[in-house]
Amino acid sequence: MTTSFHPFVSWFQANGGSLNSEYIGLTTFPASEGGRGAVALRDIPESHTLFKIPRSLTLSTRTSPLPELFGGDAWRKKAPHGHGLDEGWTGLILCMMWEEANAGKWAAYLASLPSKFDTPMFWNEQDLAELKGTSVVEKLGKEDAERDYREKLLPVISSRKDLFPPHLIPFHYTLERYHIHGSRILSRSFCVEPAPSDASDEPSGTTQNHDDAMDVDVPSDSQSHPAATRVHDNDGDLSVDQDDEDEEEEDIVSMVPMADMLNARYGSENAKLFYGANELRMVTTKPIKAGEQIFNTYNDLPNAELLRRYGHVDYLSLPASLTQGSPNGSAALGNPGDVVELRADLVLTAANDRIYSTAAPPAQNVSAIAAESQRRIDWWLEMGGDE
Ligand SMILES: C[S@@+](CC[C@H](N)C(=O)[O-])C[C@H]1O[C@@H](n2cnc3c(N)ncnc32)[C@H](O)[C@@H]1O
Repeated sequence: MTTSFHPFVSWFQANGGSLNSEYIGLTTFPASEGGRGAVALRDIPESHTLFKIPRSLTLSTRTSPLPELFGGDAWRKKAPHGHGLDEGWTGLILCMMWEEANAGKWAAYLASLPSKFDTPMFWNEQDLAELKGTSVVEKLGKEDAERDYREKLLPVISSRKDLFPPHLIPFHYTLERYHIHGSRILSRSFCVEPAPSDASDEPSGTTQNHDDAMDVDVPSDSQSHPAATRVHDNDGDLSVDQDDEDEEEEDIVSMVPMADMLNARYGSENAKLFYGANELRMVTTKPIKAGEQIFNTYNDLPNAELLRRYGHVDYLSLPASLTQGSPNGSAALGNPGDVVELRADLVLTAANDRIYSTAAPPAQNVSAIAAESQRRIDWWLEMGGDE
């Protein structure tokens, strides 16, 4: 392990984290392989625990002391009774800012995280123009984030000078820091399920052979920054009870030190995060050879999503089944998980244009056709299609 990791690893271990350093080392790979990441120091069998993170070491609005210091009701309740900081990411961003400003429990961890990002959120207009026609630009959410900063965060910090002293605001509570913490959440957070009351901290024998494909939350455009990688229970289940109205039982977006050191590449996952009652564990899902990179999964996202959330793309040799007819033949490179996204309204417009290409619809039918088109778009959105 290079010396640059020492402050973080010492902090991790001093706060109850445990790292199996005979088997796993932190290192820096070439940028094309993810930069900082984890390597197997010896052959590792499947179902081997690489490190453990106490739940108390994850950073969320549930573990940070700030919400209670601020006043739980004022933090949680929606305006006009409170600031609604349990919705979206503003509350967690504020906790991260406060931790840094106060040299709190997580300060050493936060200091180890990147402050520069290659994600399109930080691109200039000219570079963003290169993405014209893709869904990336419209999903950036930069304006929403800046509105949340102005309308949610600034009123909170100006209402409590005891917690947010004015002389610290230009250093720790700026819009720039807001974007940096938001990008850290976007590229590194996990959606952690609450502690299961009946779960033991021993991973069961069924922590392997997970065939569920979905490991990353579908972004919710109502949030400034969409969520986060999911943590699996010991059976690899992702069962989230959407009807559960008990707020305390909802999954919570959390920063998970050490787990967020793992890179990912399409089809290369060999470790995954599991939870027990008191701790989270990174467990191998395949045997790993000494010298190989230890990869978590970002759910084999298409390149547009990888770029938007993480600032990189997968550029791999494509299987023959995907390269037939391609001018480069078997040498073609890309991301096997790529998808083509078509806007629902575009599809409907094209279908209507085709239907009425020869004869315009009778005038009295135009509004009925528009209403039917809208009904179909609404149905698509209800079925979970992206807006
Ligand atoms: C969860 S962090 C992983 C640790 C990170 N490499 C670091 O230096 O802190 C996710 C970030 O790692 C980088 N990354 C992960 N997998 C990558 C890959 N296959 N190729 C290039 N960069 C990758 C991206 O910058 C991404 O935003």
